[in-house]
Amino acid sequence: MTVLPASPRAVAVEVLCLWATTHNSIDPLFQTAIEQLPDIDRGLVKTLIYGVLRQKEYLDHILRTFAKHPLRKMKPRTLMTLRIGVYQLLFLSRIPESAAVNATVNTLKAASQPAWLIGFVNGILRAVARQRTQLPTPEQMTQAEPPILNHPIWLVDRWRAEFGEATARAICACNNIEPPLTLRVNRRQTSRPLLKALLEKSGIMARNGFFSPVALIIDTFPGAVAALPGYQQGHFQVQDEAAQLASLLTGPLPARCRILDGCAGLGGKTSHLAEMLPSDGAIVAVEPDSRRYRLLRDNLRRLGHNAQALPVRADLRAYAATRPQPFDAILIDAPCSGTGVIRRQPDIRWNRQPEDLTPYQQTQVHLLEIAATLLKPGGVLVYATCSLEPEENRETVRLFIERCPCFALEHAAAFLPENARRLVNAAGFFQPNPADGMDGFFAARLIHRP
Ligand SMILES: C[S@@+](CC[C@H](N)C(=O)[O-])C[C@H]1O[C@@H](n2cnc3c(N)ncnc32)[C@H](O)[C@@H]1O
Repeated sequence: MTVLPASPRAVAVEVLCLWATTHNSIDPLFQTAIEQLPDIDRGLVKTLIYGVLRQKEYLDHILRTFAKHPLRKMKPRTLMTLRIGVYQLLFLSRIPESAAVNATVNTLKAASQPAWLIGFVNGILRAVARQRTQLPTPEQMTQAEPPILNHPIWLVDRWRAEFGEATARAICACNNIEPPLTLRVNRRQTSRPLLKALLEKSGIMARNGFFSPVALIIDTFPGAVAALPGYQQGHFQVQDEAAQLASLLTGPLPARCRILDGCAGLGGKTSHLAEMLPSDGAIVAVEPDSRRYRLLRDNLRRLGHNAQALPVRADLRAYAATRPQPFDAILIDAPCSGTGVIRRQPDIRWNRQPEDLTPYQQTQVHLLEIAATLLKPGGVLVYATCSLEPEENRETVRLFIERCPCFALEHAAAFLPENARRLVNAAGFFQPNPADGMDGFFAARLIHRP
């Protein structure tokens, strides 16, 4: 196993090189890499990695005007070092120019790169630094022909077709800036005003979310979430407003109800549903991935839901084979392309391909069909994704109803708070996109009609 060097810029270069060669998800690569770093350096590593992924096309456009050598012929280390250097010069005004250039060039020295290469990178970064006030801004480049939107063209074209030119551009613009940190207040432990006051006591300013009545938004917080006041005590869960609203489509939950979260992940929605349960209700949360299952268990414990929530490590098919008692409501928050959460996971735009959508759709329909066998007659089935793609959303629902015609769509608006009703479209789907100020999401409420 490679031993990663300790300077934050060198770690950022290594992680981006690993990403460029594997196209694995950036978050686990980043989390593993920072294990060896002191807390103080972690924020900068994240800013550099995520920033470069959010501005990759723009940075490359700038680099092309300075480098005679074609970018596509550069080794990943050279290109990533240049991108990280230019990102600091053009986006991080708090970093002095000399530090941005020298510390970045030093990563090449530490990696024993040849002197000519170090000189080449140094020369480009110094030239960018000298001319930076005359360079076109990212905003100006969005008006260029063709525009630089920092997304692959196939994805932008899909959004143009689905949402129109203006919204497609607005989605790209939102995906290119760092999103706020959004918390869901755990009302079993505290309240929104109390948590807000607790955060403010530590100098952390939070504002109420507009759409979800339990959302608190922290616009800038570079530190670790686990260090926030109230985290260890289970006063909140990190969760975007869109995801908070999606869980509400399962409600209202009747007395003695049994709920199933069929794709529980880390338990963001399981814990919300557990909070919504009546005192005699219960929820089973199924998750096959061992790392996620461990975090799911930890989260349920931290948030105080142990008595009512049962985590099960299994995939949904294996769990269904155990013939559990039927459920009153089931949530299938399915694996998907994740094109709605690109602002939080910027690598997704570069990692996905159009041909990925059909396999996701097949899995989604399959999971819904299994869920249908586990539901009580008259029960509620909520289907959700964090995708913006129709194949994974309305098309999945259409295919499912075609195969299971005893299910019917219920309009989502009646189950959402007043402020969020405008996020429901004419068909009755809850479907916000990043231009609405939250993650892109999709949720449908389906009723079993025996
Ligand atoms: C979108 S994530 C769920 C996020 C979660 N509901 C939350 O709010 O934090 C989808 C999850 O489905 C899980 N998954 C994938 N295939 C599955 C299957 N066959 N059965 C059950 N879960 C599955 C994945 O491991 C992943 O954690």
